[in-house]
Amino acid sequence: MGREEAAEFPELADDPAWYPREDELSRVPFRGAASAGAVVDATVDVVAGLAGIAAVAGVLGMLHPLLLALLVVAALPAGWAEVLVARMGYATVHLLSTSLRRKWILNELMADRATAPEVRSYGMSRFLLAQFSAVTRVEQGERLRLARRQTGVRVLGEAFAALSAGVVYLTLGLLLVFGVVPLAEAATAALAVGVGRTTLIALMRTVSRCYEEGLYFTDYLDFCTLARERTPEPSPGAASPAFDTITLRDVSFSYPASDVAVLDRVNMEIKRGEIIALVGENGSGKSTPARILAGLYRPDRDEVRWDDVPTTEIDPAALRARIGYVPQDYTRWPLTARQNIEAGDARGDAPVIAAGAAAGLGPVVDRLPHGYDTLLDRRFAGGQELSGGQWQRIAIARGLYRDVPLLIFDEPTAAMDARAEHALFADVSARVLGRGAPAGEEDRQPRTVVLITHRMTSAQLADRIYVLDRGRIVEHGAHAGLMAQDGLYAELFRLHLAVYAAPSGAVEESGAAAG
Ligand SMILES: Nc1ncnc2c1ncn2[C@@H]1O[C@H](COP(=O)(O)OP(=O)(O)OP(=O)(O)O)[C@@H](O)[C@H]1O
Repeated sequence: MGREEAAEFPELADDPAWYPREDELSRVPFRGAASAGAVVDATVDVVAGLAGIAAVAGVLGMLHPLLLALLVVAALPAGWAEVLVARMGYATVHLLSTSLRRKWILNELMADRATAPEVRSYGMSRFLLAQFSAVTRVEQGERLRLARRQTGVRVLGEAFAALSAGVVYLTLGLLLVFGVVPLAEAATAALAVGVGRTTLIALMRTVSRCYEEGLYFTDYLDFCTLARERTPEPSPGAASPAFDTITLRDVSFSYPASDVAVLDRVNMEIKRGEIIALVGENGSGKSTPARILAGLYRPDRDEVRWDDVPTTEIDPAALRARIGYVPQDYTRWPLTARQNIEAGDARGDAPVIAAGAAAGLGPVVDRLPHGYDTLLDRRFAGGQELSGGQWQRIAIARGLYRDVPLLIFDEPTAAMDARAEHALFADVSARVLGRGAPAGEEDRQPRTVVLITHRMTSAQLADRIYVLDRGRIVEHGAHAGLMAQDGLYAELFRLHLAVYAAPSGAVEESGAAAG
């Protein structure tokens, strides 16, 4: 449930205050959920122990009630020590949560295939191992400290228990000497006291185990409650199947735990069937409105509207079901090419092939041994590896596969050269917008594309371009108008052409003509 919550609200993962929760997230499923069975086992043992104690108590009670009271007193110190030991163990697990999470992360980074090239190239294994050892040393120190404290408490408990046992036997002797209890009964009582003490101490240990496991299980229950509290109630408003206009009105946004506004009163208008491009320098705030549009973040101020409906009134899951979002850091799922495109929504062959063709995957899939059914993970038998650019086409196909009115591409083409990206988006635009696509290959309904790119020649395809600078929209309009303004856009465009354009070719020609 915790992970679902984190997936539901990516902003949680951006909030440093979330990380103690991350510790819970790591601890709760392994320690908390697993403790449910241990609580049940310990409870059964407690019931069995109580039955044993009841038998001994019956015998002692019949011999002399004082013996029964003394037996309970004799077992109390050991019981107290066990409870204290349990609490100490629980506190240490809490204390070590962050270290343990760091250790797991380092462990994965050292062994992961994705990190292996950099680990080797930079010779980072020693450094990472040293980091791992440092965390392990902290953990070891804490565990040793715990063991020492627990041993101290146990020794103290046992000492008091031995003392109390001495008092019980002394009392029994006195009862014998003063003739309160005859010799035969005293012998039986001595035996019963011995058995009773052992049973009672074992019972205390079981109770303490039950108590400790109960603490972890309470952790789990608390975390579930928290997750439920933070999961929003589905809004009654359904997302309309399409829209005429999406508007961002004076939208401002700061990431959690930050007072820096990364978006400052941003206004945008996105019409059905348009291509909208967001451009600007690194960190200017292009991805952030895309994430807000994609329904992954909520604006701090003002709103996004689908036609007349604020998105806050639409069920977030229903809204996201209307959007195909291809993020910068897309996922390379260890699944087949088909499953990577379908993302859990299997609808037969035709839409997969159409999305793959639109993303330029045709020749790539033709070379795979099982076509779309080839596993794209070399860690498993028969798995194949794709190049960075080919993986990007898979991610784009995943977005295109969705039968949705809004497609958002957040720079998913960085691994492609400028010409390939331009050609891809020219083709995608033709298909999804129905502009000059081969007959029968255009989408039934024109869709809307929001494209974030550093490649100005791709931005040039857009009907409207928004230029961002430090979280503000500083220019907007169509390519020709922006070039005529001779502002930031024109500067970025000329710079891009100077760096990327080949001496001849479509990209340069179109850019030069327009510029
Ligand atoms: N998850 C996050 N948590 C906190 N701050 C963030 C987060 N993502 C982005 N930022 C900050 O928000 C600002 C805008 O980031 P954004 O990713 O929107 O820019 P961008 O224009 O898309 O950048 P780039 O071109 O480098 O991808 C940056 O200053 C960045 O530091």
